[in-house]
Amino acid sequence: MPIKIPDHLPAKEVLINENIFVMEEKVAFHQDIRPLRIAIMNLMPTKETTETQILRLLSNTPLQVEFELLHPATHQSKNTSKEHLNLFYKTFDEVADQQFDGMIITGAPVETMEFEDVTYWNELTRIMEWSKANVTSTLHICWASQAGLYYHFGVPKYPLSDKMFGVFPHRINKANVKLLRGFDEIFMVPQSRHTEVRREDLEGLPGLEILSESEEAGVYIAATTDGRQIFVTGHSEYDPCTLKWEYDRDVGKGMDIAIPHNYYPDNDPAKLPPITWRAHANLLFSNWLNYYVYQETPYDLSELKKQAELLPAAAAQHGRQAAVEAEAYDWGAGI
Ligand SMILES: CC(=O)SCCNC(=O)CCNC(=O)[C@H](O)C(C)(C)COP(=O)(O)OP(=O)(O)OC[C@H]1O[C@@H](n2cnc3c(N)ncnc32)[C@H](O)[C@@H]1OP(=O)(O)O
Ligand SMILES: N[C@@H](CCO)C(=O)O
Repeated sequence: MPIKIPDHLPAKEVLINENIFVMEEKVAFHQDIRPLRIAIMNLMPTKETTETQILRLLSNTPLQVEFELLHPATHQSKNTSKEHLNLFYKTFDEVADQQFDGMIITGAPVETMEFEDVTYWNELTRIMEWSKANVTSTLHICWASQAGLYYHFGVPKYPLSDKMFGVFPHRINKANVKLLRGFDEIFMVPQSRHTEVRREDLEGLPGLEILSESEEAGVYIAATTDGRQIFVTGHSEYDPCTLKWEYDRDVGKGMDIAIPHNYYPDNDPAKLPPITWRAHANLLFSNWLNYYVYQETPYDLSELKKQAELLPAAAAQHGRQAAVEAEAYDWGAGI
């Protein structure tokens, strides 16, 4: 939450320079409040575990959050029961005429397939296209970050010779980014994937920046400069023992899998792993909810669609300058 500071107090300048969120009294006065609406497109086979992990992180905020769980209609789920889906989930078509303040698209164990071979790929591309006009900010996690970068920017993914598996030190690439407010210079993040996106494919893409990386694990967070799309390659939401569960599963299958890096005390799978990433996981989700969703989203969500409609119309009527002006359209002070 922002700190409200009188408009001319000297501390204001100092805190703004430190990337502390300061809200002027006159803006605070105009802020109306309502619960945030977040859609969660859950692509994981282990849906119940993922629901718990994500809701835990979304609940660490003073904001009221209402969520809608979504599953792909074009995929027959093997690992989650029909009863669970019928009771708690909707499909995209059931909410396509609504707008959301935020959306999370989860990872999925399909990273070694071509995107187009994934059963729900066409549906997912419809959702990603729809999100541009109907969601204030979309957070793509792990495989979804690769899918989003591929769909929105044509960025390819590459197979890794060894699974990127463990808890790795990461760094901030750019000063004063709201998503990384309060982060330490070095922080730990779980990674668990067989593929990667590469910095050289992201660099120079207009409107996209790399916000955080790891020497060992590569790109961690990229985002559009307007914050509407955020791509996170790691799994800050993982529970303390998720990597252990994945490791034991793969050992059980007889796979040639290395022990997760920086995870078990003394690198001994018989010892219980300590959690070293929870604080930054909480910070990432609360920063996203606050600065990219709550402070940016219009009080009246139908404004989102109007804004999207305005952009191409302005461009056609008045040329490029009008489109730039439309892009700078004041969405109000958020809710
Ligand atoms: C890179 C990332 O994003 S990491 C996030 C992904 N991580 C995880 O899912 C970890 C947990 N998952 C697992 O451990 C395993 O997938 C298990 C144990 C649940 C099941 O594994 P298996 O029995 O070997 O494979 P199975 O044939 O059941 O398929 C597993 C899942 O792969 C996905 N999948 C496989 N083929 C396809 C396909 N062509 N299109 C879309 N999804 C597919 C599905 O999600 C499927 O599960 P679901 O039908 O319940 O949604
Ligand atoms: N985190 C995933 C990677 C596979 O996509 C797993 O180990 O199941």
